[in-house]
Amino acid sequence: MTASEGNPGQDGWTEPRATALLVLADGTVLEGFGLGAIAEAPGEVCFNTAMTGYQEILTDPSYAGQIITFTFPHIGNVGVNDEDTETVNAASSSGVRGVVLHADITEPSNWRASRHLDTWLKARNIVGICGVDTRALTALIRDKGMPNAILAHNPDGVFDVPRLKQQAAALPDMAGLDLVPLVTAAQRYEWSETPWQWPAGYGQRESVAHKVVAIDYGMKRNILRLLAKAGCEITVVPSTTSADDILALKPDGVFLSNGPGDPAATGEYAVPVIKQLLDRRIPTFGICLGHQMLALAIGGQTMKMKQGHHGANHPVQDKTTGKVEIVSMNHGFAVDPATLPANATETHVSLFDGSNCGIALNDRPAFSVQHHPEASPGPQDSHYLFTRFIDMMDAEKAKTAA
Ligand SMILES: NC(=O)CC[C@H](N)C(=O)O
Repeated sequence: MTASEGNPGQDGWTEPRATALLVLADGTVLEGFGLGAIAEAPGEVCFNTAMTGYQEILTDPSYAGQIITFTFPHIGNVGVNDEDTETVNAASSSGVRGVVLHADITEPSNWRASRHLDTWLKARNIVGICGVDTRALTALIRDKGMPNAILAHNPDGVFDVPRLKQQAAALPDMAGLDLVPLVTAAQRYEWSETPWQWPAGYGQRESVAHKVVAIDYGMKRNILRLLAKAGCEITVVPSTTSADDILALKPDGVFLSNGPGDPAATGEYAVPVIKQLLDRRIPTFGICLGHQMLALAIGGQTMKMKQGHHGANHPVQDKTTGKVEIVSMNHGFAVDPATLPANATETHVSLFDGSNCGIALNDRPAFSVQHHPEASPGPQDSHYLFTRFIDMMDAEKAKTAA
C-alpha cells in the first residue's frame, strides 16, 4: 500500500486511512502510509540528514536496532541497485529495522537501478512509513533525544494502539545494548575487492604490501575496499576472535570496524582483545564503534549522545593539521575526551558540537576516528586516514627491522 493508493476510511472513500503508525515510547502516535515489510519493528528513532546515499545508509550494520528518519523529503528516487550495499552479507537483514519518510517513493529513475526501494525494503524485512511530518519528528528528537518506538505497518489500517504504546514504552534503552552479535561475520573470510571506478565497476587488489586483520563488529564493504586499494591483504575475523588467533595470522596491522549498539556493552570480548593487541604494539586503526572501543581499551569512557550524528555533511577538524573536513557520521555514542589517559591525544573534533571525533596514542602505534572516511565526500580511494594507517605499519616494520 502506498500513499497515492490510500485506503478507504470507515465511512467510505473520503479519507485515506493510515496504514502505518510510528508509536513513540512517550505515547505520541504519528500516522502515515505503510511501505516495505508488513510487520511491527521496534527500535530507537534517529534522524539522518544525508541527501543521498540512502542505500548505503540502509545497509550499514551500525543501524541495527534503529529506525531511521530521513530529513531529506524525497528518498528512493534513484531506486536501489545490486552494487551499493554495505553489508558484507548481501542478504543480511539484521541492520536497520525501520525507515520514516516524508514523501511516498516514486518510480526509480537511474541507469544503475535494478529495483524499486519499496520492493527492496520488503525483501530485506525493513518496515517503512511515509507521509510523516519528518521536520516535526526531527525537532522532537532534537528537543528530547532519540526515542524508542514501534513502527507498525498493516495495509488493513487496523492497529491495537494501546498495546503498541505499552510495548514501545517497555523497549530497552540503547545504552547497555550489545548488538554486535546480530551483525558480525559467522566465519573469517578474505577480502580483495577495490573501490568502484568508471567504467569497469569494482576492481581487484593488485599488489600486497601489508597483512591486515579486520575485526568485524558490523563491517562495511567500502572500508575493506579502501584497505585493499591501499595494498592490504585482508582477513576479516568475527568479533569474538581471540588475540592469540589474531596474532597467529601475523598481521602488520589490525582494523577495528564500525558497528551497532553501545560500545561499553561489548566489554567481555572486544576490549580485552584490543588491549592485548596494543600491548603487542600491533598498529591499530579504528572507525566509529572501533574508535569508541579503542578509547575504552586505553581506559577512556564513552557516553550516550542526545541526538547523535547521522548525516553526510558534518564538519570535523583534524587538530594535527588544522584542516576541516566534511564527513559522513553515524553514531549515537561518543568518547568523553575528559576521560582519556595521558598517553592519548585528541586528534579530531566535531565543529558541530565540539564532541570528540578522533584519538591517537602517544606511546603505541594506534589511532581511530569517529566518522566514516570511506563514506565521506572527496577522493575516497586515497583518503589520508588510510594512508596514515599504511604509514604507521611501515614505520613499525622499519622499527622492528632495525
Ligand atoms: N557507526 C558506528 O560504528 C556507530 C557506533 C555506535 N554504535 C554508536 O552509535 O555510536
